[in-house]
Amino acid sequence: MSGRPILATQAMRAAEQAAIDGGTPIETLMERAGAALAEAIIRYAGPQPTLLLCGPGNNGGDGYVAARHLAGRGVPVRVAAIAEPTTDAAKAARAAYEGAVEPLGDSMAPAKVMVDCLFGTGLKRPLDGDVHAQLVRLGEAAGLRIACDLPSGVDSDSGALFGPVPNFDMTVAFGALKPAHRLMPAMPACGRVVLADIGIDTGTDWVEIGPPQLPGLDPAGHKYTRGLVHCLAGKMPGAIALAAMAAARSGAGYVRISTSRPIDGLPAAIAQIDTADMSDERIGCILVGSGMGDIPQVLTLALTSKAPKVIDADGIGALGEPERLKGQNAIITPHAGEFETLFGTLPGNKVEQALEASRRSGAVVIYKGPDTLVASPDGRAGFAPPAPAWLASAGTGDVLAGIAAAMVARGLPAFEAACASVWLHGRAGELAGPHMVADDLAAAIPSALDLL
Ligand SMILES: NC(=O)C1=CN([C@@H]2O[C@H](COP(=O)(O)OP(=O)(O)OC[C@H]3O[C@@H](n4cnc5c(N)ncnc54)[C@H](O)[C@@H]3O)[C@@H](O)[C@H]2O)[C@@H](O)CC1
Ligand SMILES: Nc1ncnc2c1ncn2[C@@H]1O[C@H](COP(=O)(O)OP(=O)(O)O)[C@@H](O)[C@H]1O
Ligand SMILES: [K+]
Repeated sequence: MSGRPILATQAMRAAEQAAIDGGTPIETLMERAGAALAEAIIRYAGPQPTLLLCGPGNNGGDGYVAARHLAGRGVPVRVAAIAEPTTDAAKAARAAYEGAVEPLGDSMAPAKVMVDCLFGTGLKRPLDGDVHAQLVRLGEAAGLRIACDLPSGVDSDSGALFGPVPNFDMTVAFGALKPAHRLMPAMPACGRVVLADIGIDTGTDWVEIGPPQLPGLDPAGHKYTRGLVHCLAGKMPGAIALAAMAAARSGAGYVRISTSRPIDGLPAAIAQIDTADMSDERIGCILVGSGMGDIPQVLTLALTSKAPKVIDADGIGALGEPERLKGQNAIITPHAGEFETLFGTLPGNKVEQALEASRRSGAVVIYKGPDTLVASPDGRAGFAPPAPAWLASAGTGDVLAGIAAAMVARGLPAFEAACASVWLHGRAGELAGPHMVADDLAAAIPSALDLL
């Protein structure tokens, strides 16, 4: 899977330790992090007066290194600290910075650029009231706000906020993104997230979903080899129509719908049939659940097929037990309500919940929302890059299910297909613009595919 790596705190510590054990001291990692932060600040903000707020840990240490580099390049820099450094690496970084370090307090004047190096992945409790007040005051007065690794006040693993956090324009992450960069409610506070390589080997179990690699066209192919998506209609034909249109626009060779009554307004290319042969070996993917309503027999019929499946909406609610998905080679696409209906209240943060749901069901889970996650039973996770909030409108979930079904029918394995669909859905949303409806979203999929 392509995409920027994402590491939770424990995994980040392990990766950092492996680098240290491999002969790269923490001071070198900090030097690279601080230098990368300074470079990002100069590129983004230019040589404007800059105020760095430094905390006691290694996040603060990165700040002292950045201050030294900025000063060395002629940027007017001030540094304010909330406490003396406590780690050896941060102490060394503080000692190597030759400028003044003022205490952070009410008398500290703001600057055009504020850089928050108070806390990073080590924060596990709310900021002190006064420290928080200064961060907010100086942040509001600054023209640009830049966070070192994470905005201070964010829980790195869950994306929870310990208190209100200023909205940053940019966050410079070191080694890997952290889950909070891509989880609500922290995600919008991070602004643009820039990743600095500091020479740590991060692995790729968890990634920010990047542009997918889709199979090329077979010059000798025909409509069935390009992928047959078989949709099962239910009570609300509009929903399955949206899903079918999305599947067709996503490059499936053939899309057909089993429906007992004709559905108006569908493109002529989508076949409507009043039979449903689930043993047809040409089926590349079955799509069930979108607009199914309270006809659980439709789901039961789908589950008799050996073909891979995308199960959406009412189909998820009708499953009853996650274990029914074992051996089904399924992708399920729950929003938070559907997720809870099927799995109950699972412990942990959204990533832990999605991974547990995937393990229990054996299905690839697309846990939707403003911070959509894709979880695989083998522990892989894909985090959606930011998607436009105007996707929150009726029918956009049906479109996502249709894209996912087409990706499966085109031959991608379930996890890759799910990640590809989330990426394409977000880009199609951006291209369709803020006044789109779900039909426009489906129509924008070819333009999203053209980005690849
Ligand atoms: N992971 C890596 O490989 C690297 C990490 N670096 C930086 O190191 C950061 C993590 O450093 P640390 O583990 O020192 O953690 P932090 O700098 O985030 O926090 C430091 C210490 O502050 C204390 N603390 C936590 N919450 C507090 C609160 N509310 N009020 C007062 N004190 C509090 C804790 O005891 C913690 O040990 C990363 O975010 C990154 O910026 C870089 O130096 C380079 C290498
Ligand atoms: N605030 C938001 N920002 C970005 N994407 C969102 C937001 N809210 C919802 N979405 C996306 O829109 C889609 C909504 O799907 P769903 O809740 O199933 O709606 P429907 O059933 O009406 O299609 C999902 O893909 C979800 O990730
Ligand atoms: K920070």
